[in-house]
Order: sequence, then structure tokens, then C-alpha cells
Amino acid sequence: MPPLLRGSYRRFVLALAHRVVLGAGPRWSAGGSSCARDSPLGAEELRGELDRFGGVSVRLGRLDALDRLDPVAFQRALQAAVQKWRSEGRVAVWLHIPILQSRFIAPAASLGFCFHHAESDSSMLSLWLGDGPSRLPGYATHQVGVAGAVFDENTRKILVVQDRNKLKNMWKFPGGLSEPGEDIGDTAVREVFEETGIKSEFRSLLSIRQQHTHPGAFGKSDMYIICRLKPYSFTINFCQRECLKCEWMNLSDLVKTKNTTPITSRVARLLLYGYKEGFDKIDLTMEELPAVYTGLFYKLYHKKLPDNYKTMTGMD
Ligand SMILES: NC(=O)C1=CN([C@@H]2O[C@H](COP(=O)(O)OP(=O)(O)OC[C@H]3O[C@@H](n4cnc5c(N)ncnc54)[C@H](O)[C@@H]3O)[C@@H](O)[C@H]2O)C=CC1
Ligand SMILES: [Mg+2]
Repeated sequence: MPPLLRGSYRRFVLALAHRVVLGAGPRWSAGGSSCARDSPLGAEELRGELDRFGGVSVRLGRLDALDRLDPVAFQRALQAAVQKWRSEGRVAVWLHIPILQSRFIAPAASLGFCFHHAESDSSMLSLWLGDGPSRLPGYATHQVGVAGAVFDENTRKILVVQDRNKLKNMWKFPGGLSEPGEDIGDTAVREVFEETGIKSEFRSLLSIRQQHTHPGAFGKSDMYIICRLKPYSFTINFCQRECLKCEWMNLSDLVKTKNTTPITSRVARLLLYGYKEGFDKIDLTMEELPAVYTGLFYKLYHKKLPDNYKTMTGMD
């Protein structure tokens, strides 16, 4: 018996392994999400939840007893649990590890667990137990950047900046990265205000760019969305830390200048077209609709649909 499994550790690990085996067993209702517990053995157990795909989720932060467990003992307990789950046909194990319990990452990795993702205060490891290659979905694939094309129809001027810390100083629309849970239009309005001091309101989406292996996206892809915004303040007070220059430029000058990026030039032409022919030609407008399954709401962006088409029931 290894020295670390003597005395109280030994009793604990045996109880833990036993608990895992029982906990992962038939008292878990298939397709349900309730915790399995064996009450006679108390709180010291490796508890998990069964998900609707047949995988098991274990949240180490909920297991008080782990505070007293060392990595070697944890590895043995986890190994026993994985064996049992495998024999029961579970398809995957998800291991949620609070950052302060990161000593359990290496033991899990030695059993084949890999990082699925990490947040600021925790990591999630996963192990595929099903047949064939893993069918577990990956984590985030893109970062989302949003810019605001703030166009003043009265003066035909557009708000442009040159970023500091860029190798080439070119005119572009102010913008930046979306915060978690932030609506696209809100990112545009917030970033425009933070970088230029201009207040504006969301009108529509104009373009979406997708670029892979984007520099600065930590190996992920970049989704860059440009919104049309309407200004309601006009005095520039730009952020010196982020921007080198900021000005209201004639839209026709932005269309002509070579000192800009291809996407800015293209969207400037799109705006000119919208200004001359009607913004309904270029706008993807937003509407909030209810989600059927979650009871939440979402934002849907598309070209304007006439009201009679929204309510029509057939082709008549
Ligand atoms: N084609 C275009 O016209 C351009 C498009 N974009 C798009 O805009 C979005 C990002 O906008 P940004 O203005 O860059 O974001 P942002 O306005 O949120 O600013 C990012 C801030 O983070 C700082 N930063 C970034 N990486 C850093 C690091 N490793 N260490 C320290 N500080 C760091 C930068 O200095 C900057 O202050 C992306 O979607 C990108 O594709 C950005 C520039 C030009
Ligand atoms: Mg920016």
C-alpha cells in the first residue's frame, strides 16, 4: 500500500472509490440531472450529475472532502470512478475544477482527461468514453469585435479613428471586442463612446467579416461586425490611450482615401449607397423574439420584412 494511502486517507479513498462506483450506478435516473447520493456514507463522496447525452459531470468545488485529499489519492478514486462509468456505458466525463483545486488537474490528465476550456476561476476537463472519436462539442471558436459606423446624415460626415499601437495608421471605424453577454449594438455604442466621446444609437448591422487565425485572437477566429449608428452628440473627446487621431470626415473623402482598410472602404461605399438610395437597401435591422425552448429572448437581424409578410399564412 502506498504511504499516502495509510490511515484516514486510506479510509477516505476507499469510501470515495466506493461512493463513486455507487454514485455512478443505477440509482442515477437516465436522462435526468439529479445528484446521486448514498446517504449512509455522508457528504464525502465524488458526486456527479448525469446529462441528457449520457455523460457525467463532476464539480470538485462541491466536494468538501476533497480539501483533505492529496492528488495521488484523488487519481485512484477518479480511476475507479471512470472504470465504473465506462462499464455502465456513460459517454463522457466532465470535470469542473475550481482554480484553487488545480492540483487535481495533473492526476486527471494522467488518466486521459484533456482541457475543454478555462474561465478566470476554474477549468473544465473532459474525457470521452463513448465509441469512436470524441463527439463532445468544442468550446468558443471566435472572438467578436464590433465597430460603429457613426454617420451624420445632416452633414454627410462619418466618424473615423486611427488606432494607437498599430503598425500602419489607417482610418477605420471606432470599435472593439464584445463583452460576454453584450448585445452587438450595445458593444458598438459603448466602444464608440469609450474611444471617441461621441454618443450614438444603434440603427442596423451593415457587414460581418470572418477571419481565421486572427492575430490577437489567441489562435481563434475573429468575427468583426460593423453597425450603422446615428450620432446624438458631436463634440469629439477621444481616448488618447487607444487612438492617435479621431475626426468627422466627409463620407465621400473616406470613400476616396487610400489610407484606410479594405473593409472600411467597402462599408463607406455601402453607406454612400444607402444614403443615396435608402438605408433599407443596406440595413439588417434587429427585432427581439422569444426563444421556444428556453423561455429567453434573442435578437434576430435581417433585411426588413414587410408587416403583411410577418402575419401571412400562405402564398395567396
Ligand atoms: N479592418 C479594420 O478596420 C480593423 C478591424 N479590427 C477588428 O476590431 C476588433 C478588435 O478591435 P480593437 O480595437 O483591437 O479592440 P479594443 O478596442 O477592445 O481594444 C483592445 C485593447 O486591448 C489592448 N490589447 C490587445 N492585445 C493586448 C495584449 N496582448 N497586451 C496588452 N494589451 C493588449 C489594445 O492595446 C487595446 O487597448 C477585432 O474584431 C478586429 O478584427 C481591428 C482593427 C482594424
Ligand atoms: Mg478599439
